[in-house]
Formats: sequence, structure tokens, C-alpha cells
Amino acid sequence: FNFKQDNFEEFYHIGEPIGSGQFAVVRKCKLKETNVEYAAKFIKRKRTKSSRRGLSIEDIQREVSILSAIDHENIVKLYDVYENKSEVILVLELVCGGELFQFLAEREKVNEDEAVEFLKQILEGVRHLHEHSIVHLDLKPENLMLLGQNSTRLKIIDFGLSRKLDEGVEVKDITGTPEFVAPEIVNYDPLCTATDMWSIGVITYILLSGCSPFLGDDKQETLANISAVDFSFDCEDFANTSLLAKNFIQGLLLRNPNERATVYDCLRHPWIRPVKESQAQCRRSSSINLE
Ligand SMILES: Nc1cc2c(nn1)-c1ccccc1CC2
Repeated sequence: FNFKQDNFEEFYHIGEPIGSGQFAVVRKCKLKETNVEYAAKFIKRKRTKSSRRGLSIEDIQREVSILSAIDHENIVKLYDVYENKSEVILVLELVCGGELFQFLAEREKVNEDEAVEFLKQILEGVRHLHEHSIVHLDLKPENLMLLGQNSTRLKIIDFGLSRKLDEGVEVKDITGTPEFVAPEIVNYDPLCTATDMWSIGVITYILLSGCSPFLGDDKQETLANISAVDFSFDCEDFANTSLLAKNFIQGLLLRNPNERATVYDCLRHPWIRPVKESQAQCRRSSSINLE
């Protein structure tokens, strides 16, 4: 993409905010020529190299080059890029069903069939990323957007921390949101595709229980819990959870990245792709709420 220097507002009507990131605000927008609606992500540019506010043009170009390299139904599409002296504007696919995070907040937790529906889409999107040697590094419910109000279709957004795993480049200086980061991030060890798989384990634990496996009273305690891989299923919300679901999570929350299930292992896991109708049946039976 070469960033367009034209005035964005000449070509688009700007609508209401639909989300935000650390140095970005995302608003609905409409292309005047076609009346098609998009999401416009206004990213604040750093004024000077040493400024702490805004993103460097290199960081913005990284997000753009990664987003423009991928095309998958579970990953938000990038259509165009505009820039002016204070910000860069990404014209993205409009996803306006809100974050999976808000959906969860209203529901507290979801039953296993719904969780599997969400996870299949997350795993398909992450498979596409990993096949292109891209790691997201910030997978969390806030970065999973539902397509519409009552839709269970979701897309992965915000590639602000994502990286291309070029040969030999050790991506060690990145940290996402404490609750979701893998031990290798806490310990500044090399990151890899397995780093995303850990986050999928944390997301699954939260989907099924409403509890966050490593969350401590402060950031330090959370990071210590992660580094020690100190979690359990005794949160009373796991009482009705199937053994297959727990086995799926246990295959991901492993300290050694090489032992962790890959995205392919997850897509083949019997909890995700039951080999026999009976297995899906046992999942259904275990998730019937007793109340
Ligand atoms: N940090 C964020 C945050 C968001 C988005 N992107 N990055 C986004 C992308 C496409 C459609 C809608 C959104 C809103 C939330």
C-alpha cells in the first residue's frame, strides 16, 4: 500500500466511534462514491522519535503490511490507507457486532457448543496467520469482534503487536496484555506461533468459566502466575465442563512452547471436531445447565 495523501473527508463521510486502541480510535465511515460502509481506524502518529504518544510510522507500516498480506474470512480486511501529518487512517472491513468481550460480559460465560463455534473461527483465522509465518501476539476477547448484534461470526482485529516470523528474527521485546501473555513473553524468551496458542488456551478457559486463569491482584502477580503456569480448574464454574474441554485447555497452557498444541492439533482435537456424533452428544449433555 502506498498511503494516500488526499484528504480522507473528501472521499468518506465519518460516522460514530465503534472502538478504540491505545493510540487509535475507530469510527464507522461511508465511501461517498458507493455509499458502502467501512471502519476507519485513525492512528495517531508520533510527532518526534522520542515522543511516547502515538505510533512510529514503522509500527504503522508493519500493521499495514501484515494486514494487506492476509485474506481470510475470520480476519478483518484492509481496503485502503490515507495519511496526513498527524495520523494514518486505515480503511477496514466494517465489523460492528461489538467485541466478544462485551458479548461475554453480558453472558458471563457460554455453553460448550457456543464456545466451540467461536473457537473454530479463531483457530481458522490463526491457522491462516501461522501458515503465513505471522504471529498475532495480542489475542484476547477485546480483539475478537462479532460481525453483528446476534451474530456468532467473528473476526480477529488489531494487528498492532503482530509480527512476521522472518528467519532468525527473535521477537523478544513485545508484550501484550498481561492476562493473556505466554511465559516466554514474561521471560523475554523467543516468541513463536506457540505464543498465540497459549493465548487461545486462556481465551477458552475464560469462555467456559468466566474466570481468568492467571489474573492476580496486580500485574506482577499475574505475570508470576503465568511464569509458574499456576492455574487450576477448581473455579466452581468448571463443574459441568466436559473432560474433553479441560484436555483442550491443558494442551495449550503448557510452559514449554514446543510441547503446546499447534493450531493444527487444536483443529483436530476431538472437542473441536468430534469424530463421532456421540462425542458431540456427550459435549451437549455436559453443558446442559442444571438450574
Ligand atoms: N484497536 C482496534 C480496535 C477496533 C478495530 N481495530 N483495531 C476495529 C477494526 C475493524 C472494525 C471495527 C473495529 C473496532 C475496534
